[in-house]
Amino acid sequence: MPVLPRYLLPTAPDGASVGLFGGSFDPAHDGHVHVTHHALRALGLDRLWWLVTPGNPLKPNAPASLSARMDHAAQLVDDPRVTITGVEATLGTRKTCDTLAALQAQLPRLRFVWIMGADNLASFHRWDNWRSIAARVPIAVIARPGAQQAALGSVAARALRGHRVPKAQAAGLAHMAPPAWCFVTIPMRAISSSELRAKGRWPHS
Ligand SMILES: Nc1ncnc2c1ncn2[C@@H]1O[C@H](COP(=O)(O)OP(=O)(O)OP(=O)(O)O)[C@@H](O)[C@H]1O
Ligand SMILES: O=C(O)c1ccc[n+]([C@@H]2O[C@H](COP(=O)([O-])O)[C@@H](O)[C@H]2O)c1
Repeated sequence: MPVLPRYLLPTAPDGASVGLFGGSFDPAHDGHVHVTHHALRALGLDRLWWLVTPGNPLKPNAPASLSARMDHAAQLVDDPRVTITGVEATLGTRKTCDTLAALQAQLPRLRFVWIMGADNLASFHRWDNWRSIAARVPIAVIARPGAQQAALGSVAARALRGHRVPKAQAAGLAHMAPPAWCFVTIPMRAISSSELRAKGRWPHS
């Protein structure tokens, strides 16, 4: 099988602020695109990389193939600042703490920000080494319908409450020393991959 650039390490100019938007993208949808556009603007990012995971360590069911998910994601995104990458497959990492360690070791001149929807903050305390993730990179939590209360009342939000940054300072998040996290309220989109799979709108499910 040829080594495709989309499985290689992306690059960005030295000093660039890069949002890392990890996900199953099974399938990617308008909500992901919407988050991407708002995050680029609200966080003042130079680049945003979709890290299409080979498989979420906490999800028992395997997703569609990485290449099918990446092909579909690529059809939705048309912004030169956005890269869709399957680099975790190349790095051999599944857990976010390992992926971040690898990316920071290989690209030490970039400023990474982890981006996740509010539903993921609600369960963040179940991720492997979640405190070390928060200690490694600033985190932007993006509002998602129905998830705000669970997110802001979560174990992680409470543990990290002293490191929360007001939304007015979101544009400076990439330059802040971690731990630092911000809840970014954007106009919300009620759409999910599970809903698309349930409606049979994803031929790989
Ligand atoms: N509509 C949305 N609004 C805000 N964030 C979202 C939205 N959809 C997905 N996200 C975020 O995008 C990231 C990747 O999500 P994922 O690919 O798992 O999609 P999903 O719609 O949550 O999938 P599923 O329904 O299978 O759980 C996660 O951080 C998730 O919180
Ligand atoms: O590292 C972990 O333990 C961990 C546990 C759950 C989810 N993640 C990551 O969170 C991101 C969002 O996953 P998902 O399936 O909700 O789209 C994706 O990059 C996963 O690899 C990571």
